[in-house]
Amino acid sequence: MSKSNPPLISIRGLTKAYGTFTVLHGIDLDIAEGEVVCVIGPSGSGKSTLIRCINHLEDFAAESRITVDGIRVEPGPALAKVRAEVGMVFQSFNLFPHMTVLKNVMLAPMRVRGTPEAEAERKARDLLARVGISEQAEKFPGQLSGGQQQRVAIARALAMEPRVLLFDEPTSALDPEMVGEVLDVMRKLAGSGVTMIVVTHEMGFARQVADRVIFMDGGRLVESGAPTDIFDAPKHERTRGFLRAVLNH
Ligand SMILES: Nc1ncnc2c1ncn2[C@@H]1O[C@H](COP(=O)(O)OP(=O)(O)OP(=O)(O)O)[C@@H](O)[C@H]1O
Repeated sequence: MSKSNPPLISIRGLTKAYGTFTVLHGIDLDIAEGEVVCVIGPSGSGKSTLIRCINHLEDFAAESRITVDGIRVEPGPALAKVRAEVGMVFQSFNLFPHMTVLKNVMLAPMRVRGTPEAEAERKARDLLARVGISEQAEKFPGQLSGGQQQRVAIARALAMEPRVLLFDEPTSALDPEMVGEVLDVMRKLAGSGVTMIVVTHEMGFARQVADRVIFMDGGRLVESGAPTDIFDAPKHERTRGFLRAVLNH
């Protein structure tokens, strides 16, 4: 893991409410370049909301401050720059159904970065090979399995050469037999130095792949540490209770 100074992502006092219901209570978090961070915690604890704030898919309280590569995340002209640097992979793939797999991966670099078509295609084919689905390039998303579609979504996010990839429960919508193939791709990405923040219920993956695990509960960052600290010696009772429940011990 290469550490940079200042952090690639800096979050200070991140607060978000839906009406009178506060979902995030003043989260402070730094992510270093090259770091792989898994965010775990009970349903409704604010994990998805936290990462969706990073590219402003959710707005947040004005006094909160998020920066990505030094750029303040806020509505306005700089937001497109932030979003070009932050790739996102969702639970539900969100591919364009009327475009081939290849075109899905080519689209954003051509539209947003102005990449010439031939170069975008070459790069898209390389990325499809990287996620192990070269032979599906000319198919439409509906003709692929869920695991294959999620791998296309990862290739599509990588096509923009983002500084960080955010994953929002990327395996939660998959049939169990397809979870492994997507986690394998993510494991390889993590090994290649891509900065990743992964909201996940896959505790085995978090323990094995994360540089750091963050436990959230009730909109608060309760505890953060190396996987061995969190899984083998959690400091907080709430972390212990959660792990007991999900790991059945
Ligand atoms: N649009 C919305 N309006 C009102 N409340 C919302 C909205 N979106 C999310 N919430 C609430 O915010 C809280 C945090 O949701 P969030 O999806 O971030 O949790 P999570 O930890 O990712 O949960 P899960 O693991 O179930 O996906 C939940 O209580 C949820 O009901």
